[in-house]
Amino acid sequence: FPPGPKKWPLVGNLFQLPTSYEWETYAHWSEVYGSDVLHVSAAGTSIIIVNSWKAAYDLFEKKSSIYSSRVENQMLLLSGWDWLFAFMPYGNAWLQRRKLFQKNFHPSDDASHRPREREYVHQMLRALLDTPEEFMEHSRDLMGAITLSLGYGFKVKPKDTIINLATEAVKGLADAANLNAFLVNSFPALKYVPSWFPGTGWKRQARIWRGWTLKMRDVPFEKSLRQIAEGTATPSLVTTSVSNLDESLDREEQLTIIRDTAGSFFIAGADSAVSAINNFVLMMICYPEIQNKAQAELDRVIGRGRLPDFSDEPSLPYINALVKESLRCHAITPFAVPHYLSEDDEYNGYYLPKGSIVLGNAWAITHDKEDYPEPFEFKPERFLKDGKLNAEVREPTAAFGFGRRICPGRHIAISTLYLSIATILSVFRIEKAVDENGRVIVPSKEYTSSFIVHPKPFKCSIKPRSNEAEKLISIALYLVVTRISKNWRGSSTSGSHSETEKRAEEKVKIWRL
Ligand code: HEM
Repeated sequence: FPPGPKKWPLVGNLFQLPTSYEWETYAHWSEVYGSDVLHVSAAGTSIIIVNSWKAAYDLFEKKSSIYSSRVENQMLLLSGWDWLFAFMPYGNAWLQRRKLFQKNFHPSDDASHRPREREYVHQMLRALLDTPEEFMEHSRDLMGAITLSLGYGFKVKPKDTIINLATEAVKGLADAANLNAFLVNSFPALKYVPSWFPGTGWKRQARIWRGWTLKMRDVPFEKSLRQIAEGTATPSLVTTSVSNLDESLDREEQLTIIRDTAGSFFIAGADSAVSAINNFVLMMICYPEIQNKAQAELDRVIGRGRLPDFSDEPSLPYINALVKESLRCHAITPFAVPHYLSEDDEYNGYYLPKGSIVLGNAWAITHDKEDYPEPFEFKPERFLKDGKLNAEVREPTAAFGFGRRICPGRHIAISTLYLSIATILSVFRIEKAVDENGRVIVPSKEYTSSFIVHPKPFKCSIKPRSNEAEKLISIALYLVVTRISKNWRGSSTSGSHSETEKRAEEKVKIWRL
């Protein structure tokens, strides 16, 4: 086996394994045991930890056919997640869903997602202007709206109740996905113990989570089908796929694949990028000089008379570097989604047994001193040379996972992150908040220790940079509103935004006069 801490009979390393921020301990163990690939075992489960980019490439990429499956997680199954293709074992069911995702949102097809991203980023600007203290909810609304819109064709307003479905479901998913947290994952036979038996609180918990899981999967899908039937549907993964059903194949099975793919798109996209946006805001208050440089670039290239757009991306190297550094400095999914080794293998003379869980340590890879000197510093400059993006610096793609399971929504995440960062910085100044006694509140810069890592809640001040900036926001929203009412009539989900819309329209009218 690859090196690792000494194993004890029966339990192996069960009681030595860290229970929080595991990725940091495992990265440290690579130094202790002098190997970038480690082996531990937990009560009979073999776990391989991959701590370097090279080893990740050699295993997940070069041998992807045996490193691309998923471990069976009983708690996830009990909580109703068997349809989520991110957790499906490697095989036909997974492939059908992944193919459908990529057919609808191919990385080369910008037009399939960028217009909606622009629309909802502009909607978020208005929300930031009205209630800046709720910025964390606004980034959640942004990603919820983009995924619901692209997945199901809904027109989504801030605080839409349908977004909450993903928020609630993802809470259960994050807990259930923790393999060490539930004994039933080590001893699957426990699932047959009746719910009234003492100590089976986890079964009741799984039932509650199951309720949210199935609601999240079915409610938006059914609604989208109704809209198709009524003729009010707008283009989306569901509408396009339903209109392209293959008459020669089983209709129900095809609808199931569409339902699962849209649900996976919604749940996988709704939370992860939220963490990236909130982390960017946190970094802006911690590193004001970086914000100055980013705003200087925006002012120089775009000026103050319009908002940045996707077409400006090649002229904004500093903003691009900021996007990369925001993804690098804090690994959102530090272990990606654990992979599963489906055949015995050998690497550098070590035996890697079939049936092992394989953890690609994205945190260790994106904090490797060789690739990213001073890895704990937030430095967009590390991606630049002579004012241009430096192609020699490794892209922080490990943030999106590995091999055949690499995140298929990464281009959507990156372009949304780019536009959010560029537009927010062009019209707002983000600073430390001040308490009621006028004292500056210093953020703790702490992160949760979870499957999807988020910055812990923090306060900040977000103010428009000028009156012109405020006008730009109003115009942007006005255009969103008019575009929405023209193109999306009758497809609203719920919630009311009409007061804000009216205010924006009034403001634009006055400004035009
Ligand atoms: C910054 C934002 C995001 C991050 C950091 C992220 C990260 C990841 C990671 C680490 C994986 C697992 C890869 C592996 O197993 O090796 C993954 C899978 C996945 N992601 Fe993302 N993701 C993000 C945004 C998105 C978005 C916006 C969508 C959809 C619109 C999406 C959809 C998916 C899906 C469907 C999978 C499952 C892929 C599979 O198992 O084949 N992700 N993502």
